[in-house]
Amino acid sequence: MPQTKHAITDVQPLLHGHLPQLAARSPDAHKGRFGHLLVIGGDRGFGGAALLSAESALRSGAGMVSLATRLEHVPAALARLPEVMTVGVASANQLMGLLEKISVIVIGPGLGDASWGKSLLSVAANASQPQVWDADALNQLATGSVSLPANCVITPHPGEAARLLGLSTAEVQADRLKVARALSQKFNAVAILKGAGSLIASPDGRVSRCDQGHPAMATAGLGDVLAGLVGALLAQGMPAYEASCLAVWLHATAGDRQGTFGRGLAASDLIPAIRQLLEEQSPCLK
Ligand SMILES: NC(=O)C1=CN([C@@H]2O[C@H](COP(=O)(O)OP(=O)(O)OC[C@H]3O[C@@H](n4cnc5c(N)ncnc54)[C@H](O)[C@@H]3O)[C@@H](O)[C@H]2O)[C@@H](O)CC1
Ligand SMILES: Nc1ncnc2c1ncn2[C@@H]1O[C@H](COP(=O)(O)OP(=O)(O)O)[C@@H](O)[C@H]1O
Repeated sequence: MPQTKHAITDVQPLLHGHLPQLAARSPDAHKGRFGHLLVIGGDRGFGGAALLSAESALRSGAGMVSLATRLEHVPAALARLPEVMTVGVASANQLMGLLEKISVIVIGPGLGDASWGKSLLSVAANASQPQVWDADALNQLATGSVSLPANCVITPHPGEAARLLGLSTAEVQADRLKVARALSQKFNAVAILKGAGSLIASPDGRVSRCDQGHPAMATAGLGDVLAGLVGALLAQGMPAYEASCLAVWLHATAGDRQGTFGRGLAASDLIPAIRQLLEEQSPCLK
């Protein structure tokens, strides 16, 4: 159906068989064709959040993944993810050079609310690449101290959505559709309102709902995995709304599969399940 700007359309359920797909890769594919994604985050105490996003992006097909994090997190990051180009950054200046080589930015997981994270966010806010803003990037956005650049996906959970709109979490949950639409309009960005029945709203009026997902997903780090996955699909050339819809469906459906094992799901368990689903849904080779 053709979309008109700001039209109020029905909510579309995300249905297997009607999802956006990544094109199969040609046999002579090389890493330079599938984007270079930079994850920025991981202040002291939250180093794992940025690692989860980087691992998720790597395992979802981004051509290259870099990670800018606290210097003291570099050895652990290299030990876990040698494929990821991890750089310790102490200040915003060190980030500027890195940005020249990057095609997509994922910022926020574990970024914190201290001056380190704020200065890195101010650099990203002035960058022109498509971006995913998550977690503490959204908390900074909510304070009004920084503006969202164009071409962004924002991924708030209900607590973050409440801060962004000056509501309570209960008010967000009471009318999630209205909130998802309000977020996409206010920030002129694709908004993923997370939680059971995640909603994806585009500023052009399109809204989708994901009916997949499992209560075993109620555990820390799952949002970091989603942010990396959205970024990886953007890096592979998918437009923001389509990338957000596919990422939410893959993430929630992987949650359904892993949920069959019950409580105790770790966020990193979801990553191989997402990889398998992505291959089933968008085979790498025809
Ligand atoms: N391994 C790590 O290093 C991790 C670090 N994390 C980081 O921890 C920091 C704090 O993030 P948090 O999200 O924990 O803290 P927040 O204070 O932003 O959010 C938690 C609160 O939001 C509300 N909320 C969230 N989801 C909800 C839902 N589905 N329904 C109703 N209410 C809901 C609840 O009130 C909840 O207590 C961030 O920097 C984040 O990136 C997290 O990503 C978890 C993993
Ligand atoms: N009960 C649930 N049903 C479906 N999805 C869920 C459920 N609980 C959590 N999730 C999903 O897990 C992710 C949690 O993200 P978030 O709250 O940002 O976690 P974190 O900040 O710890 O990474 C979201 O994508 C959310 O939709």
